[in-house]
Amino acid sequence: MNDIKLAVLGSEGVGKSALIVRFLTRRFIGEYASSSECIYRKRMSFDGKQMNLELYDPCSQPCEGQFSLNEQMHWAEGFVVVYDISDRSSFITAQAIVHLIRELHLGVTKRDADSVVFLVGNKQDLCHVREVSREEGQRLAAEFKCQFYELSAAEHYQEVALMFSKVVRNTSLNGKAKDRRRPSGSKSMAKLINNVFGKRRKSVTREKRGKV
Ligand SMILES: Nc1nc2c(ncn2[C@@H]2O[C@H](COP(=O)(O)OP(=O)(O)OP(=O)(O)O)[C@@H](O)[C@H]2O)c(=O)[nH]1
Repeated sequence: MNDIKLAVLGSEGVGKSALIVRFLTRRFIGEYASSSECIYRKRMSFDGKQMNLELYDPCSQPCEGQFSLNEQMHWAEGFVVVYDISDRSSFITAQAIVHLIRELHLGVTKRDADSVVFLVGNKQDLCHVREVSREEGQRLAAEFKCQFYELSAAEHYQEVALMFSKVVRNTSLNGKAKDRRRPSGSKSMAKLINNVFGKRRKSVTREKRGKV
């Protein structure tokens, strides 16, 4: 059976948990615990194949045993980078994350330049207070070879499900259902990431169980 590991990244409050919960349960519940990171696990059937899907939802607040961004990037085989279309600063963060993913995989492993990255502009229902145009999202996605979606976890179950299904399918096709070895240059990249995000690097001590 294939294992697919996806990380949903983005700044605080962009709707990462809302998107994951919407995909896994079809529900939008409005408020989500954000005091701990977790990995949601689900067994699913895609294209007639059984898969164990793991979705990593980071915690925006510092918490015990937290994955560093560097570790998130090595753990995951596919990425969903989320911003809030009504919050420009979240778009700038998304841009930095996408850039780091590409740089990490190009510069360190020299073999994963085409890892699956989806850029998602969430909260499309808030388009009356939009700060990031659809074109800007599309341009960023094209620049970094990402798939682009604009949607609303609050209002669009079908689009959310379609988006995650495509990430899973593309990741699977990308031949990622295998263990990933930690590349030797990861330390220097950790430094770069920490410089950009100002986070302390901690080792992974445990994986918390999912919220659903
Ligand atoms: N209007 C609107 N609100 C949304 C949408 N998605 C999420 N929200 C709201 O945005 C807030 C943050 O959502 P979360 O899913 O907790 O965001 P997060 O990125 O996981 O946040 P952290 O865990 O703090 O990093 C909540 O109040 C959600 O109800 C959406 O599509 N539209």
